[in-house]
Amino acid sequence: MDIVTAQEMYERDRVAMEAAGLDGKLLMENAGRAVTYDLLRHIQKEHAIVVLIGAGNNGGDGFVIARTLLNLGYDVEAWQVVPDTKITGDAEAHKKIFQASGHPYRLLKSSEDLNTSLGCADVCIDAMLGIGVKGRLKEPYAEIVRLCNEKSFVRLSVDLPSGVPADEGEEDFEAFQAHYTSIIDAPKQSVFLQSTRPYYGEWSVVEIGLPPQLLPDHRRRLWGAADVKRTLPERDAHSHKGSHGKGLIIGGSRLMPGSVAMTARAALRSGAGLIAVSTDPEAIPSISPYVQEATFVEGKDGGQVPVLEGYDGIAVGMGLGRTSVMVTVVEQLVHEKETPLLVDADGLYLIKGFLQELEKREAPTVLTPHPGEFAHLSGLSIKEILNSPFSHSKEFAEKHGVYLVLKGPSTIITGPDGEQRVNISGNAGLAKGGSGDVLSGILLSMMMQGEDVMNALSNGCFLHGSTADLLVQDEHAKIDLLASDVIEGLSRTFRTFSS
Ligand SMILES: NC(=O)C1=CN([C@@H]2O[C@H](COP(=O)(O)OP(=O)(O)OC[C@H]3O[C@@H](n4cnc5c(N)ncnc54)[C@H](OP(=O)(O)O)[C@@H]3O)[C@@H](O)[C@H]2O)[C@H](O)CC1
Ligand SMILES: [K+]
Repeated sequence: MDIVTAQEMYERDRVAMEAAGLDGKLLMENAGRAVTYDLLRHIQKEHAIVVLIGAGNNGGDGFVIARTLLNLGYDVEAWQVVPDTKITGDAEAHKKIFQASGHPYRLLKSSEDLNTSLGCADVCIDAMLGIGVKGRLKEPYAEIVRLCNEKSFVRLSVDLPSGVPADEGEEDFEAFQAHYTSIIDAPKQSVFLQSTRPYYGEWSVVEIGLPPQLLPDHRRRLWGAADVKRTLPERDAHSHKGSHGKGLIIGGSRLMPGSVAMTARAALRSGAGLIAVSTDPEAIPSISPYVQEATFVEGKDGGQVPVLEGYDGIAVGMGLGRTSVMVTVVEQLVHEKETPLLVDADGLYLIKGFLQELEKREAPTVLTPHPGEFAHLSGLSIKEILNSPFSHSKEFAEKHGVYLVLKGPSTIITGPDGEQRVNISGNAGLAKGGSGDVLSGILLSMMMQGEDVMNALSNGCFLHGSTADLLVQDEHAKIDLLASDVIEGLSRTFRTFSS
């Protein structure tokens, strides 16, 4: 499913109108009806419903929604919150159809009248502003939004909660706090940002009849279960352990043996053929019982720098520490140009000095930072990253020729050519030590088994998150879920996805 900016959404509309001959009024009818039937899941026949209608096409959708609900026999009060002169174009056409259907609307004169009406409502449908909002809400919207957010009714938004910007990068806003948002055609960037995401409440996307073949591809997609089913490589019945990749994991130290152990176990549980671990010899006795299937490699000349040749993929960084000898290891890895490399945790701190050289690597380089680590790598502040994760990820990945997995509740995976995928599977139970180590193991394993790195990373992120989701559905609570539970839960997820 595509993720769009406001501009890209207008472009999709334009293509539908110009190249496919879909009339704007028809699109509005489709949108309004699709949203109505979607919202009905949250509405009961005995509910008193208020529909708030704004000045633009979002308001036009509101007239369609109010008409459809009234036609179906629901108890609806339609409030136009701007003067008649503000309702123009397709919205005005739908206002006329609304009136021709014999339905009355109320015009906002004072906020007291509206407030009385809101006081009797069970459900409030916000069709005031959508992707056309610019800057902070002006009156009367700001006051209406404040009134609505104080009420105890069910708040449902059309396309976007009014006031929420569609695009990343906007910090200063005030918005309708929806319990549920019915998104038209494609999720906007703001669905995935820390600051705007909470305003949407739960959400889903309705289809309105845009012609898929003609729509421009902005190469920014939400990666879902259907994508995983479509792209997860099948295991050949005649394969042997060498067919699924021989991986090396470099990490762990005397005081941090657990992380590399979890990465190795997660890689093996995700189908890697062979896993070797390079770690502090003192850590081996505590790691080996946990991953009996792994082997251990010694450093060259008894040192800590392992032989790097002969692997299908290498992961480095988890529990590694930041000592000078590890700088040497990371430097050698950067120069080991032909082996796919995944860098996490301490490895991300150590690789900062070699960023300029990553572009020269021939095999894929994957960096998996959380926003704090990405701030260190990029020199940006965490706030800047959280405000504009799409553009900052893209700029960094293109500049350094790397795959960037920016981890968070919405994980953004960016390729060196700027393509982006978003994963939203997973839950707060994953916000714990060890989750990143497990993800690294899954990603390493996926990279060694599939040819397309973007698919491997997207599938790995999805499987990691959905395993956590499955586990909190029945066996665990978010509070007690451990990273190691996720490793053991992978079997169930793989059974679901490999038919
Ligand atoms: N295919 C589709 O996606 C379809 C989407 N539809 C719906 O249309 C909206 C987008 O419609 P648009 O008219 O472009 O924009 P809005 O309805 O969001 O808002 C425009 C009005 O908002 C006013 N505005 C802008 N910023 C503010 C602000 N900060 N405070 C108050 N008012 C603001 C603006 O007024 P100006 O005087 O500033 O110009 C406009 O009046 C999309 O979201 C969907 O819901 C269609 O149904 C067709 C299919
Ligand atoms: K809205």
